[in-house]
Amino acid sequence: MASTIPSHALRHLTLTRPWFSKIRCTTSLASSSEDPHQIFPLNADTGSKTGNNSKSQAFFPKKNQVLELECESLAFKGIGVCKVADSGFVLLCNNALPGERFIGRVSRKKGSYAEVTKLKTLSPHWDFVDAPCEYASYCGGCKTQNLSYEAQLRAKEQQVRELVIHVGKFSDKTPDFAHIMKPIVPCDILFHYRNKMEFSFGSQKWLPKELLHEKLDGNDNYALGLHAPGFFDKILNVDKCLLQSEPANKILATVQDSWKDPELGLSPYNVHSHAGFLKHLVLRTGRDMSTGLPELMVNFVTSSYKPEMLKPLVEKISTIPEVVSIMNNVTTSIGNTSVGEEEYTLYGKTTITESLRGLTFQISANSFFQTNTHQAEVLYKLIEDCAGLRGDASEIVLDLFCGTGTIGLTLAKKAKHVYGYEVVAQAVADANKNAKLNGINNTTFVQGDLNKIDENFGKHFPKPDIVISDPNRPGMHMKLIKFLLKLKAPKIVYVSCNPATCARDIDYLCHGAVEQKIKGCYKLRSIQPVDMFPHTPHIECVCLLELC
Ligand SMILES: C[S@@+](CC[C@H](N)C(=O)[O-])C[C@H]1O[C@@H](n2cnc3c(N)ncnc32)[C@H](O)[C@@H]1O
Repeated sequence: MASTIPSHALRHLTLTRPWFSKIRCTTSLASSSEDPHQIFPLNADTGSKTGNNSKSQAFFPKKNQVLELECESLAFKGIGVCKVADSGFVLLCNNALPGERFIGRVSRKKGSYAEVTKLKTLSPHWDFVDAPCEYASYCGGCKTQNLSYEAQLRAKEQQVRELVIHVGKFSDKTPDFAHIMKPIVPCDILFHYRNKMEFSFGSQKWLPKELLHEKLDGNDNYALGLHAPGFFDKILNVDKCLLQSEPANKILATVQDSWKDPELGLSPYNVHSHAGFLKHLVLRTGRDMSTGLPELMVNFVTSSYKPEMLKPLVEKISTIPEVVSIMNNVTTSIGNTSVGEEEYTLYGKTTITESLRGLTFQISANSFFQTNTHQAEVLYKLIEDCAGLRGDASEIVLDLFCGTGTIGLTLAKKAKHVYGYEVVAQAVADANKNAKLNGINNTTFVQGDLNKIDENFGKHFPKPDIVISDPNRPGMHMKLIKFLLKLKAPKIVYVSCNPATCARDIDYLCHGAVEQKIKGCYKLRSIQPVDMFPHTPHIECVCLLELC
């Protein structure tokens, strides 16, 4: 029989019971004690209250209670989900991985769930692997580097499946569900896959708990790296990032080597006082189309235009053979943006190039481009397959949220005409430039806010045969859903980077919603998760909907 343990004994905790790795009910159940300083360990055999043979009551944890928990799965943003066995009450813990047993403190209680802060891991998760990156336990970017890649894929696939069932309201009991829900497409490059990384300069270096006693003054407290999770003002100093290309790491190391040199007089921007010069270092990797070798753009984002201050860094970086462009975006905004009000060229070209599905794209400092080029090839091929264009140049494609036009342009060769809509004017200009660059003249890209469409939307293009919709995380606005339900295009290919809003939107398109006064008229043919970003919580999905 397990007993409750006072939290001061936490460091000496020895566990005598075997681990129950196969159980689904995962949360320790509380004794009837109100003492928040007790740890309530797991009783997996029965799911009943520990130390109590009587039938359990539903358990709802209290704030500050210390619990022994087991993580069951990963939810949105890679947050670990634990559940109370009998009540199903959900506890969410950042940095907990499926199968991991840990001690956690309830830090926040909401209506239907609570948040838990992990205090100590008791036993690691089922698929533990050593993280190759030295910053993996601190940096919020690669939350799942400690999970084997197979387990990462399983967790992502399960997340999409549950969202399709619970939010999308598609039953997994129907015979066609197995055909609709496709297995996740893995990414076969697990590191160095990102073509863009944004690092921040800061005046407050983030330190792990064990080093907090170290007093850092002045330049020693400066950092260049990634925001520590949960801190807008603290920067985890990094010398390299395993997600970006090797030449990008060379540039980062060169900047790290010299930017704090007092002789240069460079200061990081302070987000509290708004003083300081250096804000961000953005590194983009493209490809030289003639040699196929990497070419890089370095973008210094600063609070003012002082090229003479950057000169020593520019001189050093420009000796790296892969560097073909050094830009300076100047922003006076006190926000975290890296998009400047003004842009200056400090060295070389103003753009780098990359190719996607046989087309060439010019990428400027601020233009959007899929950040994993290799997997974007895979994603776009899936989109092309779902679109299923006949190839006789007879069909009209509507490319919603078209960005720099990459999807529409890859489809244009088989279509009669592609109409693209996008809110960012610069992206629309890039889309038109990219069309020209690739000799494509059957595309029209229009700037417009798809959250603000009115009854005139749709009057400026013929009825499409295929709609591609690739919104950002919030998904589609109800106005756009209503428009699509009225438009009744034979096919919609919905590309999403947020499976939760994707499930919501396909529910609207397929099942309708009484409260929104909409009637669904589409059938979900397939939903294909794609892993674009190994070790991170992000999941991409390509869904095919056909008119009923
Ligand atoms: C996920 S990206 C997709 C870009 C493009 N389809 C691609 O694959 O490169 C979403 C795009 O939607 C645009 N966007 C966001 N909100 C929008 C809105 N309300 N109206 C139009 N476009 C919007 C963003 O600027 C961004 O370019």
